[in-house]
Amino acid sequence: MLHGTEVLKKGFAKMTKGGVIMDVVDSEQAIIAEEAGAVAVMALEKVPADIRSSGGVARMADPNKIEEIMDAVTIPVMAKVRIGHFVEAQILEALGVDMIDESEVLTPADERFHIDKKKFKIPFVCGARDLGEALRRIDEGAAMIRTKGEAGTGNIVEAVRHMRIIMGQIREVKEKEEEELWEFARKIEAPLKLVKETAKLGRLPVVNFAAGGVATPADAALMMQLGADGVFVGSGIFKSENPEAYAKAIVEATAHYDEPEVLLEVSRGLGAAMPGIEISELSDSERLQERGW
Ligand SMILES: O=C(CO)[C@H](O)[C@H](O)COP(=O)(O)O
Repeated sequence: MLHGTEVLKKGFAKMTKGGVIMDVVDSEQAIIAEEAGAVAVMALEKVPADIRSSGGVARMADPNKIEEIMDAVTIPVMAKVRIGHFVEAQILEALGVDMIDESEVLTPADERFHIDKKKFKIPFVCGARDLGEALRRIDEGAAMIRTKGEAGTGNIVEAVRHMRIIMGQIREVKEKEEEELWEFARKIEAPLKLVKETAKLGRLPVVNFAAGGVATPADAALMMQLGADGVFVGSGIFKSENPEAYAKAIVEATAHYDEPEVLLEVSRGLGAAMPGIEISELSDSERLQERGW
């Protein structure tokens, strides 16, 4: 099978199913993530909470930093590019990372176009807040979707909202007659072919992780019970009082998301979770989820 085919790109994403992908900024954090059982790490310059507090333009990380992380771990290494910044993506593909996140957490580079991901051999993951946005990204070649949530807030409410919207729309589409799908596709501004595929499968055609605001093992399990295929965690681990303990507990909670006895045990004595932010305290420009369309 040829490297870079759609089947392989989606297949790679599927292999992370049921797992936790952790944001890391250096090799030390990457090792903590690997030892805790993360299925992959996401290399970036700052975790979203620090991107928020430092302001300015957030860009792709220095390739040397990403390489340091790639050398430190045996699990897949992903890295982020700005929305629409296809040259950052070319650089990461040349570097040999395993997946690219075209992420609203970085400052968008293009106000109109996302990256044409079908031109790349490397798989991409993209954020979405509803089914239309998810299917538009898949149409552009995304091999994996994640809910946007509101990254760096430690507040799960937006991730829950986005997952409930997507799962609700999938249920809606499943119930529709074939001819009703035309209208529905127009309404959510998504390609009819992908709407039909979603209706037939009864799920998104690619793996759908939860992201943006997961701060505790209970948050991770909540997202899994709402239908996520896995979880991205950034700030929740490395802005907590005890990153090693949080990393392990969130991995356990994701794997045993429907076993309250296990969730009880892994939630004990972790120390303080990351400080959270109330969403209504954010101005429009601070709401990272508004980036992309
Ligand atoms: O940026 C990401 C995806 O592009 C992160 O993986 C995720 O959204 C992190 O959010 P948080 O810091 O709230 O865990």
